[in-house]
Amino acid sequence: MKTFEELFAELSEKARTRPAGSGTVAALDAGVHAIGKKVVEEAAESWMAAEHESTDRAAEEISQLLYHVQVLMIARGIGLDEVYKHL
Ligand SMILES: N=c1c2ncn([C@@H]3O[C@H](COP(=O)(O)OP(=O)(O)OP(=O)(O)O)[C@@H](O)[C@H]3O)c2ncn1[C@@H]1O[C@H](COP(=O)(O)O)[C@@H](O)[C@H]1O
Repeated sequence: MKTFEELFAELSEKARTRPAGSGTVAALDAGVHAIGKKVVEEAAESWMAAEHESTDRAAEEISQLLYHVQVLMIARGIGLDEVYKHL
């Protein structure tokens, strides 16, 4: 288990070191447009799971949405503080 901040640190490190086989590196290479499509896809799946599936399935879809949002942030060079200041 990991927190939102821990995942962001892990993904940032992957973006920096670019290890072979990393899905995050592949997503970053695909670019903001492709990442944005994944965000929309996972948002829709989160919505459907929240409305029609179990709590655990909804939580799983939401975790994937948060992952793709973090990848989008890293692709645009947006740090956690830049988002948090708007919360
Ligand atoms: N938390 C996640 C995570 N959540 C979602 N995903 C990706 O998002 C996809 C969403 O799943 P779907 O069920 O929508 O799968 P899909 O539509 O068949 O996926 P694609 O065919 O589009 O890849 C997964 O296949 C993963 O590629 C994630 N990929 C990685 N992580 C974590 O990110 C870290 C770095 O991962 P790597 O960069 O792969 O090393 C690790 O801690 C991972 O656990």
